[in-house]
Amino acid sequence: MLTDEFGREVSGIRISLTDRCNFDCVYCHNEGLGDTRGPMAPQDEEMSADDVVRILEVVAEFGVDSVKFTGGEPMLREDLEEIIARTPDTMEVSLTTNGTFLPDRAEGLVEAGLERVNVSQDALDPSAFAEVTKSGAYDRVIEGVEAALEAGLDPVKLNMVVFEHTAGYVPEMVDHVADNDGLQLQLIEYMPELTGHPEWNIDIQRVHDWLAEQATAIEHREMHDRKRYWIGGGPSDDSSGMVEIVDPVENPTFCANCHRVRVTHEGYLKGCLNRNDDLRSMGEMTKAEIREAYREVVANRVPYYGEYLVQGENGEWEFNETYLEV
Ligand SMILES: Nc1nc2c(ncn2[C@@H]2O[C@H](COP(=O)(O)OP(=O)(O)OP(=O)(O)O)[C@@H](O)[C@H]2O)c(=O)[nH]1
Ligand code: SF4
Ligand code: SF4
Repeated sequence: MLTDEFGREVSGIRISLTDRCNFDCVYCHNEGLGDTRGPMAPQDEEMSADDVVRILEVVAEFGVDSVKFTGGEPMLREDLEEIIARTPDTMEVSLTTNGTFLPDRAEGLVEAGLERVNVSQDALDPSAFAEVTKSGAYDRVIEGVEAALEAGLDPVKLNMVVFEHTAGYVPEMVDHVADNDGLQLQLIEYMPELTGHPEWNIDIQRVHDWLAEQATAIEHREMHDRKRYWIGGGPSDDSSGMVEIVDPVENPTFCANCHRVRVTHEGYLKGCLNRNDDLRSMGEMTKAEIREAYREVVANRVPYYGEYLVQGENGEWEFNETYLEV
């Protein structure tokens, strides 16, 4: 496995397969690249299945052992099943989706090799859902979650972005996952710097505090140092609910435990969600060129949040060694 200058091994890759989406969520940041285009927008910028598989085969050589397919909405790609089936066997495969196409395709995805799924679901209330996603697909998403559970995807995580429009629905969503085996909840901090509307932000610490009061057990996940709250049980009890908080904003311990690189739908490799100044185009590259580009991007990875860097007298940025002790 390659390790960056900050001691962070790269064990995962997130690949956006398209920037198209059939939703128009008010908070969408499209993997750090801005708004998504509509589902019928032209597709000529997207990597082919061959391009994606070539990248996966190379990073697998470096010990990368998990891949997350994202979008836009990755299920708008009709070759998603093919891509998953061609993913190297050494990699755990997961998918982040808005869920609308799961009712028809969950089973086929599992047959292709999908192991787990994250489905965006910002509220159990259809009108709040419609207001946030600008879509009337609430029932489809509920069906999609059921189809994912029935197909054996484990876990099925519900992704809820917590901001002004949704914060009031958190307790109901927590009860929902606690009452339904196989479901977990990811509460995602709103990222105003990527999405605009700073006035919609809420203090995520309030959510942590509230969950700490409800929790029967709390643990830290290694990735991103994310906190997990267990409701009505604990990690070894399958029937308890798990709520994880994804809170990257201004969070140095999140970045200190960031072990993944990203690929945009056009085939640009980048070391961080929030940076676009280190892009390497990999779509048309040979495997040897991809290896080289991958080494370079990993070598240039820099944690985004936190005072990791101190500026020396010559103006160059240097790593503040004391920081990784957190
Ligand atoms: N800043 C930052 N945000 C991230 C990162 N990974 C995920 N997120 C945020 O978390 C949200 C949920 O991401 P998902 O793809 O559903 O889940 P995940 O974070 O990969 O989590 P797992 O499926 O549990 O591995 C994304 O929309 C991002 O806003 C990251 O590396 N950096
Ligand atoms: S479902 Fe995801 S990709 Fe689509 S608009 Fe919403 S946040 Fe963006
Ligand atoms: S360095 Fe920080 S902001 Fe960048 S991808 Fe990793 S966790 Fe996200």
